[in-house]
This record gives sequence, structure tokens and C-alpha cells, in this order.
Amino acid sequence: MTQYSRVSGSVGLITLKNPPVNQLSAVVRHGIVDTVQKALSDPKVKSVVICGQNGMFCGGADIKEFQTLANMRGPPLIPMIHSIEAADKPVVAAIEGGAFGGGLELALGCHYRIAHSKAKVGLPEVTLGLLPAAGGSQRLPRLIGVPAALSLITTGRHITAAEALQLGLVDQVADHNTVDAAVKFALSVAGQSLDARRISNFQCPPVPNMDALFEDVMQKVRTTARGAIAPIACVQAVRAAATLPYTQGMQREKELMATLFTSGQARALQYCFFAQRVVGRWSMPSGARWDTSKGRPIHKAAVIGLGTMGRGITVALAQTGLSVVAVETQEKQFMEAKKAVSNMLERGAKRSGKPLAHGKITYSQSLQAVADVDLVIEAVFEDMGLKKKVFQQLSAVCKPGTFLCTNTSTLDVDELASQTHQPELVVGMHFFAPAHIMKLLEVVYGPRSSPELVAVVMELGKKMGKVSVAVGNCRGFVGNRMLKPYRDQAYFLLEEGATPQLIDQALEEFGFAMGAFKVSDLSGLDVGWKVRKEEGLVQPGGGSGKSARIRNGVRYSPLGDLMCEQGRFGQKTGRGWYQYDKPGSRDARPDPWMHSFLEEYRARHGLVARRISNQEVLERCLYAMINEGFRVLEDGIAAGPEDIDIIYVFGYGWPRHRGGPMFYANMVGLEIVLERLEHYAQANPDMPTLQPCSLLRKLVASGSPPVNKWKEVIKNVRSQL
Ligand SMILES: CCCCCCCCCCCCC[C@H](O)CC(=O)SCCNC(=O)CCNC(=O)[C@H](O)C(C)(C)COP(=O)(O)OP(=O)(O)OC[C@H]1O[C@@H](n2cnc3c(N)ncnc32)[C@H](O)[C@@H]1OP(=O)(O)O
Repeated sequence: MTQYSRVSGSVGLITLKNPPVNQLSAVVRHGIVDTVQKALSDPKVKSVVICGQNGMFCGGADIKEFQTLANMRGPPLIPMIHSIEAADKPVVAAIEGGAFGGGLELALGCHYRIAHSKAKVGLPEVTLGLLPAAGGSQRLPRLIGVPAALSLITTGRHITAAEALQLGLVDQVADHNTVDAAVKFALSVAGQSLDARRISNFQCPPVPNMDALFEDVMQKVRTTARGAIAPIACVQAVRAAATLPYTQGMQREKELMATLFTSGQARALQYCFFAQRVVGRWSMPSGARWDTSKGRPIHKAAVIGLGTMGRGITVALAQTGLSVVAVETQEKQFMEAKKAVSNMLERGAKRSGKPLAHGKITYSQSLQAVADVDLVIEAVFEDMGLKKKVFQQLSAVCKPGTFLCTNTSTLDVDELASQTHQPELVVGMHFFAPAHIMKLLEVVYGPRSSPELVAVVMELGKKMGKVSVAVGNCRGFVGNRMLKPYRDQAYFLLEEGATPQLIDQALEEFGFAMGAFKVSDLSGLDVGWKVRKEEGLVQPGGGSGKSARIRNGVRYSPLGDLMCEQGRFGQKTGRGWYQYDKPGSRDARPDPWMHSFLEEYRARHGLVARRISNQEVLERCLYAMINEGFRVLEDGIAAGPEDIDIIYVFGYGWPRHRGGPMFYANMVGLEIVLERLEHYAQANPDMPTLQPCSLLRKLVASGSPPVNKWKEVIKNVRSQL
């Protein structure tokens, strides 16, 4: 786990060996303590280099050890790092690949840091619901100053070696062999005084108006944290570094960490870390899996339809370095799209510092231009007739073996596949707007989809920087399917006495970026109206009599339809569930009109408004969504709860520190979720989405196992079907 050797005559070389990222598990910590001791006590050794094997310095503490305190055995990190800093021989960290969390804290305990030019460093503990508690919150501000340390520690962002050098976080950047450079450096500093190299002895560089700085940062962090506690603790810890002597600062770091370490938020965020990796190991009901299915390289791709989604997808593809053929048949849209894509690429290049990808795109107004591409993503208007036609044409035009993907968010992928000669080469690629920014990609396979294609698309998603989740084909796939009962409950609550602001506030206090009604105003009420009209659900004036609020025997709220009849489509018309200064404006303000609209609606339907509590809003909206999540699992549409949770965290604004809807259900307690659903279902027999799903009942009957054990119960349930 830790290898020791003497190199170049007088340099003790310690190599961390713990795949995959040389995380600081107990045995590695043991190894470091032992080998440092060995190097320091060997008179032939004049200086020491610490490096990691396989081009990776260290990914930090072993997060798996955090699952239970009982797992945390072995030498603790803090004294281990102190003993390195206190050493009387220079210790140099040779950082290849990355130094993250405890890995960077270890490097900060060394007297010098040399990083490879491609290495990255950071303190991402905040993203795991923690803070850098092996002295990182105290040493980093002393080394690089309070503002830069606050920026790194409160966001957890990874920075490049070049930025680290500029900040003074590393002393040298190496272009070639970092360990050789570090050994050479170690030889050059042997015997030199280390007084000025021990960071814990430093004072934080003075900052003018320190109080104002911290107040300002705290306010910003509180706004962006949406209820997460770790970013706030991070600010408090850095403040301790700026205002207290080192030992007292360390004490404060420890106290703050103790609160975070056992918090539900830390559990949720660490669950998300591993869930994100679990979904990469996709599987299909056929038994095809990520490790047995091989894709093939894609050199050239095409996008059909350059509306908002098509433009974003074109940009995302071009940014991966692929050649892209962008097709739009309508002249006006074609011209506008070229300009828009170009602007998006320029903004992206500015943001990322990467070269412009203009040259990668060829534009065409003819579908014939895609004849030689390897993969096509169709992003035309959401209309089954139109999409079918496009798929028939693609099937005729493209070379055999071309993968055909649809960006539909609502339509049946299998029906589209059946329009082609090779339905096994068709899948859904459900991007989220804006497609070049949003991280989520739902990869929708049908019963005939080839595993090779799923492998190709999952890999392509990764190249585009997306978190791709493979799901089965059903109405709304996973994300939108679960969103429907959530939205329905929000509408029903309006009928029963709530206001859009009351519901949104409850959801935003829970941690959602936006409540259900603000989201509806943003995406446009007319989108759902069009779908409902096509489904024959809309009645002029909302309908009348008892049946006005019932469709197909289940409760229906015509409120959204009535809003649309009044031209209230949301932000785009300046009026929706809220009012806006002007069409296109984003600043939602409560609209007094809504009050009379709802009162008149309730009077017409004989409804008496009652007081709705935040608790009821959360229980009805979230538990209805979670209940649908259990159905999704039961139907085999998602492979596991992790898939659902990652879809919600990355695509639907679910607060990450609550771990996703299924993890949240587990945290609340499945028996409580079941009991509340039963309660609401009994009170609302016309709302079948509140009837607890049989998988939920079975999980409760099986003793409510933790979320990572659900798959076993699901397997049993499915084998009985
Ligand atoms: C009353 C109670 C009081 C209790 C007080 C307790 C005090 C405890 C004191 C602790 C001191 C704190 C120390 C420190 O501050 C805390 C930390 O260091 S937390 C960890 C910080 N590090 C990170 O967050 C890095 C996480 N990793 C990554 O970001 C990436 O993995 C990477 C390093 C950038 C590499 O990325 P990739 O190359 O893309 O590889 P993957 O991400 O796919 O990972 C590959 C593989 O490795 C597993 N893994 C990665 N990092 C860790 C880790 N730190 N620990 C364990 N496992 C890790 C990852 O899960 C993958 O495995 P797979 O899922 O594929 O099996």
C-alpha cells in the first residue's frame, strides 16, 4: 500500500499504492507513518519525496471508510500530516494526476509541492457534505490568502496546475516526469532551513475589511447553498484560520467537522458521489451490461433540426472534437441557428479556455448531407408525425449501420424505431435545456435496442461531459414520468386553497432551485397544453359540472388549460402563475389576479379553500413523485434507485444534499412514506397516483432495507411477475 526506496543516493521516495486513486485508507496511513519514520531516521536520507502510483498523487481520504465510524481505524490523518510538517528533512510532494481533499492536505503538510502541468488540485470535501478537516481549512488560507481559499473550499472546484502555481499553492510545475523533477528538487533543498516552509507557522495574509468580506461571502453562500450546511461550515472554518492562532483554528475545524460528519446531508452527498459512478455501470433487462458491451468509435455525427435543443446539442457535440453536420430545412431558422451556435461556441470557449470548435461544424439544409455520418441525433419539433417522417428519411439516406437517436422528451422511442430498416440501431437521447450546459442525458433503450448502441451513446454522453443514465422506454421515461404526479398534486393543492407562491416557497425551502410553478412559467404552460389537447383532455372553459375535474375516471385539474386560454403561457408572455415586468423577463412576482382567478374557480366548482401547510405540500408533491419512482423500479424502467436519484439531482433541480427522491424516501423512512401515502390516498380516492405502489409495500414488509439493498427486493418482485 505504501512503497519505500532510497533514490539518487540521499532521497527517500515514498510511493502511495492504493488503486484506483491512492485514497488514504487506514493501511495507506499506516504505510505513510512507517515510511516517513524510516526516512527521517535514516542518516543517509537527506530529503524525502512523496508520490502516488499510476500517475495519481492522491484522491483524499477513503470515502468508503466514512460510512460508519467503526470503519475508521488506523493512524489519524492530522497527526500524520503534522509529523511530516515537523520533520527536520525537506519533504516534497510530487503531484501527478491530482491531489484532492486529504491528498492535497497531505501535500500542504509537505514543505514543497511540485505538480505536473496536467495535474489538478482541490479541496472537494464540501461536495461530500464535509470540510477539509485534516488541516486544509487552516493551511490553505495561510498559504494562498483568505479570498482564494474561500473560493476553493466553499465550491470544492478543481484547479489546474497553472492556476495553483499562480496562487502559490504549488512551487513548481513540471512538464515531464514529475517524480524525477521532485527528486532533483529534493536534492537541491537538502539541508536548508525549513522554518519558512511550515505553513502552520504562517499568518494568513492580511485582508482589508475582513469582517465585511466574511459577511459578504456568508450571504452569498447561504443564497446558493439552498439549505446545505457544509458550505457555511467551510466559511466558518476559514474565518477561524483568519482570526485565530493555528491550534485554536484546528480545534474549530474539528468541532465543525464533527457536526458535518454525522449529518444526513453528508450521507446524502456521499451517496450521490457513489450513485453517479453506479449509473455509469449500466445494465439492460436483457442482461446486457456496460462491461460486456463494446461500442465503436464515432467520428462524424449529425443533428437534425436546429431549434433550441438542436443548437445546444450541436454545440455539445462540436465541443467534444467530433465533426458535426447540422441540418435545418427552414431558411429563417437555418440562418438564425448558425449565428446562435457560433455565439454559444464563443461563450463556451471563453468560459473553458479551450479552442473554438467552429471548424468542426458543417451546415446544410438537406437531409442528404448526413449520408456518411456514424450517428444522427434528431431534434425536430415534438410531433410524432413529423418525427416518423424524419426517421423514415434517415433510414433511407444514411449508410447501413448508422446509429439513429431521437431527442424526444415525450414520444414513444419504439414507435420511431419501427419506422427504420434497423430498429435495433435506434435509441432516445433525452437532453435537457440548455443542452450544451445541462449535465443530464437520459439514454432511452427499447426492447430491440442493441447493447452496442447503448454503449456508444453512454460513451458519447461522457465525452460531452454529461452524466448519462440508461433507462427503459415508457411515457415520460424516468424524469418526466415521475414529474407528472408531482405537478398534478401541485395543481390539486391550488384548487384546495394554496397559492403558487405558497407551494413554490415550500419546495424552494426544501432545496429545489425553483418551485413547480416557477418551473412551469419558465418552460412555458403552452407546452403541456398542446400535449393535453392532443390527448383529448382539454375542454373549452375547463368544462363544467362534476365531470370538469375528472378525466378517464381520475382527478384532473383544468387550471393549466384555463391559464393558457387566457394567453398566460409564463415568462414568454410576461404572465403565467406569476407576473413579470415584460415578456421574457425572469423576475417572478405574485400576481393579485391569481387570487381572484382561483377564488372564482373554486366558487364555480363548489370548493372551499382551506389552509394548506408546508408539510402537506411536501408530502403530497414529493411522496406522489416517489411513489411513481417505485413503480418505475417495479416496471424495470430504471435499473436501481441510484439511476432515479441521479436523474433528479442532475436534471430536475432536486437538492443534492437530500440525495435524490429515492434516497430521501429512505431517509424519511419507508414506513412513514407508506403511511402518509395511505392517508392521502384514502382522503382522495380519485387520485390513483397516491395509492402506494406494491414495491413500496414489499420493501416495508421486508423491514425497510437501506437504499443500496433495494435491488435484491426488486429482483424478487420482478421474478414473481
Ligand atoms: C462525532 C464524530 C466525529 C467524527 C470526526 C471524524 C473526523 C474524521 C477526520 C477526517 C479527516 C478529513 C480528511 C479529508 O479532509 C476528507 C477527504 O479527503 S474526503 C475525500 C475528498 N476527495 C474527493 O472528494 C475526491 C473524490 N474523487 C474524485 O473526485 C475522483 O474520483 C477523482 C479523484 C478526480 C478521479 O476521477 P476519475 O478518474 O474520473 O475516477 P472515478 O471518479 O471514476 O473514481 C474511480 C474509482 O475510485 C473511487 N474513488 C475515488 N475517490 C475516492 C475516495 N476518495 N475514496 C474512495 N473511493 C474513491 C470511485 O468511487 C471509483 O470507484 P468505483 O465506483 O468505480 O468502484
